[in-house]
This record gives sequence, structure tokens and C-alpha cells, in this order.
Amino acid sequence: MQTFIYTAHPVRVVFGTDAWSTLKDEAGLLGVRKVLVLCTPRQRALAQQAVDALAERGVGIYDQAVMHVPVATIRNAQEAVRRERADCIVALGGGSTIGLAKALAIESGLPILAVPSTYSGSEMTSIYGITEDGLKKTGKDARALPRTVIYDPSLTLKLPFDISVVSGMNAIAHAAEGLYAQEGNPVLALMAEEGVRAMANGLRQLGQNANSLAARSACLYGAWLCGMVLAGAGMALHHKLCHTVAGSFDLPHAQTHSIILPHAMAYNASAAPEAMQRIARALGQETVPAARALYDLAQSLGAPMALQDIGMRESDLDRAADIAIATPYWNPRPIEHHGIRTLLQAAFEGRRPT
Ligand SMILES: NC(=O)C1=CN([C@@H]2O[C@H](COP(=O)(O)OP(=O)(O)OC[C@H]3O[C@@H](n4cnc5c(N)ncnc54)[C@H](OP(=O)(O)O)[C@@H]3O)[C@@H](O)[C@H]2O)C=CC1
Ligand SMILES: O=C(O)/C=C\C(=O)CC(=O)O
Repeated sequence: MQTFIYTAHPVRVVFGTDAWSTLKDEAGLLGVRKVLVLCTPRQRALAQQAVDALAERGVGIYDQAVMHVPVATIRNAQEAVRRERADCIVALGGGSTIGLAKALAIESGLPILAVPSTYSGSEMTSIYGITEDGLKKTGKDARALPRTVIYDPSLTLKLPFDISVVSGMNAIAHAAEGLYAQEGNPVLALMAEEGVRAMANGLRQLGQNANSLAARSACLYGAWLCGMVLAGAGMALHHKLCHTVAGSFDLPHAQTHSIILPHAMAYNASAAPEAMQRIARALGQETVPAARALYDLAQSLGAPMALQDIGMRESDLDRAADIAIATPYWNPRPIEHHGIRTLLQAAFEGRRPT
């Protein structure tokens, strides 16, 4: 067996259809007294339920989380933390809310208790992203890793089917890329394959019945595994392209992942054949190239397939390629301008990878 390094990311996880009811006890186990609940404006009613459940520990709500964590939002939320003298942050929502909690924790050292309602997987990682002056910067900081995660599939029942699909593809992207990323290893490869399998099966079941708790459980379990792979193995070309395109041109994160993933896999296929085999096997499509199997999965679930359909302008593709190439992540195949520009064109048009 090859020599490798595996780093565990210590997060306490409570998983199950009634897991949400443990919120107060879990906050108690963290030894905190004043909990500020973060959410987006539309999740405020759920956040109020959290404050009520936390009883004397629930001191307030900050409900202005937005995607890509703009610096101005962080400043306003920091003010709420100071005003309420919070000593803990509950992040209740998707990756946008969890991302805001991470930015606050990096500055304050406060512990995060995350209750995810999408499949972004952010709750399992110490990776953070902050957007300033139209540019998204990402980094890693141990303080950004939540101390506790409560996964309750019943909280994801209201996640619309179309968002569930692209969010699930975002999770699959973590695992797919983790199979060839620089810090990948055999332990993470096991999680990656199982994560892709669980998520793909869960999404297919959701396609039959979006209210199925069994399907929602499979998706959330897949999101957890895929998030752990992202945390441990790191990122490569695909994630870099998504951060460039979504962060710099203000496109929706998960949709961008879903569209670019098959094209990034096609770019890397020749340099990472074993990873491609594992992805195709996890999708139950061993005779089809992984890139096409991913494209077909997304298409069969009605996901948007072209960057032009989610607001990208063709005139911005050259700049997107320039930004992605300027500060590349490590990648198994060398990053070269013509290949990346061609990849972005294919993703812009939504062509099935050849
Ligand atoms: N650092 C990391 O490891 C990672 C970070 N991310 C970051 O996370 C962000 C994207 O996360 P993502 O989860 O896709 O985006 P959001 O958190 O913005 O959620 C996506 C959509 O789902 C809706 N939604 C969430 N929960 C519910 C619910 N329970 N019921 C109904 N609708 C719901 C949101 O609605 P509403 O806005 O109304 O709440 C929103 O429209 C990006 O900024 C990305 O960079 C993503 C993956 C990993
Ligand atoms: O692209 C992803 O899904 C993973 C990481 C990030 O989004 C980084 C971040 O902005 O938090």
C-alpha cells in the first residue's frame, strides 16, 4: 500500500430524523451560555424555533446571511455577536449561512454548532470563503471547523427539488475531485466512493418522491461523507473553476458546480483514470466514462446544463479562464490556458463531454 497521511477533522455528529431535538443538549455539551442563531431571511421562522428550543441560552438571531460571504455581511454579523455578547454561533441553513458562521469564528474563536439544510458539506470542513471587491478568496482555518453538526433529514424536506439536485451535485464534486486531489488517500477514497453512491441513489429516489425521508437521509449521509472528503483531500481544478466563475461573476454556487463538474472530469480523465473508474462505479455506470455519467445524472434530474442558462456571459469566459489560471490549485493534469478556455466554452454551451 502507498505511503500516505490521513488527518482526522474532529467534529461531533448527531444524525437522524429527530436529531434536531438535541439542539439544546448539544449546546449544553459545548458549555456555552449565549447562543446567536444565524440564518437567511427566509429561514427566520426556523431560527426562531431554534432560539425557543435553546431556552435561556438562545439570545438572538442574525438573519442576513447571503451567498459567498461578502465582507459587509461579516461586519454586520460581528456587530450582532458583540451586541448579544454571544459565546456560540448556531448556523442554521445551507453553505451560505455556515460560511458566515465560519468567518465569524475565525475572527472571534467562537464555537460553531451547524445544522445544515442543504448538501453543500461545508459543515465538515475548515475551508472558508470570503468575497471582497468582487473577488472570492478561500482559505483553511481550524477555527472555522464546526464543533458539532446536527444532521436532521426532516429539516431538508422543504428544500426544493431543483435546489436539492444541484446541491447534491456540489457534494458529489467534493468526492469526485477528492479522488485525485493532492492530499487524497485510501481512507478518503472509501468515503468518496460511498458518498457519491449514497448521494446519486438518494437524488434518484428524490426524483420519484421529493418527500421521501429515506431519500433525504441518503442524500444527507452522502453530503456528510463528501464533505469529509473535501475537508481531508482538498480541491483541484474543478473547485478552482467554480470559485472563479461563481464568486467573480456572481453566479449561484451549486448550479455552477453541477454544470462544470462533467467538463472538469473530462479535462482530468486521462490524468486520473482510477478516480474516474471509481466515480463511474459509484454511479452504477461502469461502462460509461465518468464525465458522461455525471452529465447524464444531472440531466436526468432536470439540472441546468449550461452556464449561459444561469447568467454567465460569453464575453466573460476569457476573463474567467485568466482568473482561474492566475492562482491555480494543484491538479493532476497541468493547467493550460487553451484547454481551460475550451472547457469553459463547453460548459457555457452545456455540451455533453466527448
Ligand atoms: N467551505 C466549504 O467547505 C464549502 C462552502 N460552500 C459555500 O456555501 C455556499 C453555497 O451553499 P448552498 O448550500 O448551495 O447555498 P445556500 O446556503 O445559499 O442555499 C441554497 C438555497 O437553498 C435554500 N434553502 C436552504 N435550506 C432550505 C430549507 N430548509 N428549505 C428551503 N430552502 C432552503 C436557500 O434558500 P434561502 O436563501 O431562502 O435560505 C437557497 O435558495 C457558497 O458560498 C459556497 O462557497 C459550499 C460547499 C463547501
Ligand atoms: O466549492 C465548494 O463547494 C467548496 C468550497 C467553497 O465553496 C469555499 C467557500 O467559499 O466556502
